[in-house]
Amino acid sequence: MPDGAVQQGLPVIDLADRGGGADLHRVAAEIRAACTGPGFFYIRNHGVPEAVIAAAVAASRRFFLLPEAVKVETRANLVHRGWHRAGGAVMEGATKPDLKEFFSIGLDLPEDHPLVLAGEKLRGPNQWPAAVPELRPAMEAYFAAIGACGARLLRAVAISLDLPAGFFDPFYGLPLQRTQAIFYPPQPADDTEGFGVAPHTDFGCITLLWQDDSGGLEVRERQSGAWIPAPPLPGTLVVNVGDLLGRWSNNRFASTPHRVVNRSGHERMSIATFYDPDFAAPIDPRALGAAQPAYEPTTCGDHILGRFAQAFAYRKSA
Ligand SMILES: O=C(O)CCC(=O)C(=O)O
Ligand SMILES: [Fe+2]
Repeated sequence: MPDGAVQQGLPVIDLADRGGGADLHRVAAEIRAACTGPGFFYIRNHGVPEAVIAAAVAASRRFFLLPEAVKVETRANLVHRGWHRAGGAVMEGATKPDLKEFFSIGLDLPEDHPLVLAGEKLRGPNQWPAAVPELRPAMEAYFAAIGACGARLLRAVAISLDLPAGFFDPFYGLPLQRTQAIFYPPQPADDTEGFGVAPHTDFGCITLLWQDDSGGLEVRERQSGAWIPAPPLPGTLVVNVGDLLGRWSNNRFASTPHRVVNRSGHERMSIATFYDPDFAAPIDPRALGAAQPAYEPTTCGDHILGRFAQAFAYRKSA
């Protein structure tokens, strides 16, 4: 498919850098069109090796197929790391919890790291199951590769917002990147109320998603309100704008509701990465040039914690 080609209304952006810097500006222009349009796009030549993806998917699948009694040994802790059982997440406005379960990792900071000692929320080490020893190296490799892709993407996003390419770099020293392998059970065809993930917008800055070949991701079209499929395209990742970037950019870019309904008849897997800045990163639309900010300044961490408190049962019972 040629550069800028459109798949089901969602553009496919080629990140290949053929040198000379011109590609960065082409990519930025395509990102601007996508983020002021549907809010979702595909990227190809994203730099995450297929072998890294395959290993992360295989290891996390092995984990999800373990008995609950084993998985619960790494149940999600207060820094959001570990296994989140099905039923633990309710999207805003949804009547039922999501059908998905997921395994979440973040930046691996040891217990004696200054930020952990200082009690910064969502900071700490990852949790790993002894039963699947390959999960750690596989997910760590994926986390690093997808984080590098996120950093590269944000250079183009910065230009697309009329900012210097390196604008976001200082805010990503110790990113609140969350990478979660997600497992969706098949849904019966007559289930009209259940969702793998109910309609929602993502909480963070920018999301990078790998999905298997099951299909089931749907994106709300801004103009018509219709749900359009974002089908799997081999060799691509799906990228979308989250609420934090909407807020930071003073709505120049806006998050788009999306949902997952797994009607494939078999399990579905994906790996979502919320590529978010440092906990303390100031989110102030004025810093991105807004003359009349629609939002009060906040921090990335406070914004994310606010959304977590609404969505996740494990935080309510804590
Ligand atoms: O699994 C997917 O395709 C999408 C997941 C998603 O929207 C999310 O985790 O926020
Ligand atoms: Fe999402």
